[in-house]
Amino acid sequence: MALQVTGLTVRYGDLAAVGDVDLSIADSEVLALLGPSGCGKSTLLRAVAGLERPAAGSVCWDGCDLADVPVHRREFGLVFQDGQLFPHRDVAGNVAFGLRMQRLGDRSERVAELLELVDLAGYQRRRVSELSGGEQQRVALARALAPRPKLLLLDEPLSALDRALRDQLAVDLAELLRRTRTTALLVTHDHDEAFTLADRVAVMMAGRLVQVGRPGDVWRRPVDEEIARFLGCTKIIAADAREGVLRSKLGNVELPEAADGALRLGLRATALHTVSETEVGAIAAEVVRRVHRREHARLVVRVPDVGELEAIAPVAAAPAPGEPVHLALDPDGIAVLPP
Ligand SMILES: Nc1ncnc2c1ncn2[C@@H]1O[C@H](COP(=O)(O)OP(=O)(O)OP(=O)(O)O)[C@@H](O)[C@H]1O
Repeated sequence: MALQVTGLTVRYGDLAAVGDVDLSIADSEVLALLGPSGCGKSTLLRAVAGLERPAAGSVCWDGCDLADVPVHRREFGLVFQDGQLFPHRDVAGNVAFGLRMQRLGDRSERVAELLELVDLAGYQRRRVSELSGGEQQRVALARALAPRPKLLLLDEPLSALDRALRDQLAVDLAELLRRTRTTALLVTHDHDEAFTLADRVAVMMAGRLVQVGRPGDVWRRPVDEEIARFLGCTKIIAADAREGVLRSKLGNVELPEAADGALRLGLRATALHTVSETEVGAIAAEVVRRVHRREHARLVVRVPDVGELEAIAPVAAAPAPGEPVHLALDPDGIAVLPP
């Protein structure tokens, strides 16, 4: 394991912002720390960086305890939400900042290489104040990667950008981290971002790590209701599984993995979509509310004996409030929880 965090606790007065956290990151692995605002993600990242002193526990790199190693000696790269570029330096000056110890020729070559990597080839002499938000974050990334950090620490690196740009940059960043085989710890409250970027996701609630796993496993199998709700499940109903088939008041659905016995079913809006009433197993419901979104309409429907649930319908054929509707369950939109 490249990074090993053991029993880490960080206190602000009486508050344990991070409580007894164990976490490891393997070489070239990208781990996303995901959780709601205020759960302690940034504090944990800052403790790994050496910016916070732990009240207990340790942060080790390749088996060496970093307690007495100051921030600049850890050889970790840092990228924050707003990039924190130096406004009086041009793009090249910013990217070269971490390379001050290298010879001049090497430096400009490395700057050019990094700018190419973040898709800003030829931007060396541009003023950072004249760049868009997305371009500034790319420069911040190039600056952090230039000295070949052992570990890249990313604290909400895309949060200040608008949605479309954020989605695009998340995909680019995922590719870049893979290509450069960078070991990274990413802090985010956005599950799309975490699932796009990470090899593993660690979910944090109130200072504690509550679930660590591969993105698909955490998404489909949250270990409790709080995590399921944080990951978009708006309704949780009783179910049971036999021979890989999950049975509930919404009918049966096949599960990709083995499951048996009593369970709970977490439903995201995308778990139910409208179908024709002739479809086998269609669930009869009534539309209560309708809101139009970009790609689909979101409905709140009332299903007899279950209550109000969310569902989606095609924008062009979305039924209005008061109208009857038929629904089918989509396995991709559900989560399976312990009973
Ligand atoms: N310097 C500080 N002094 C006192 N309390 C702090 C300090 N920094 C953070 N906290 C508190 O510690 C807790 C965790 O904060 P932290 O910033 O780590 O959360 P977060 O999960 O990163 O949240 P966000 O996503 O909103 O940034 C919060 O209750 C916060 O108010």
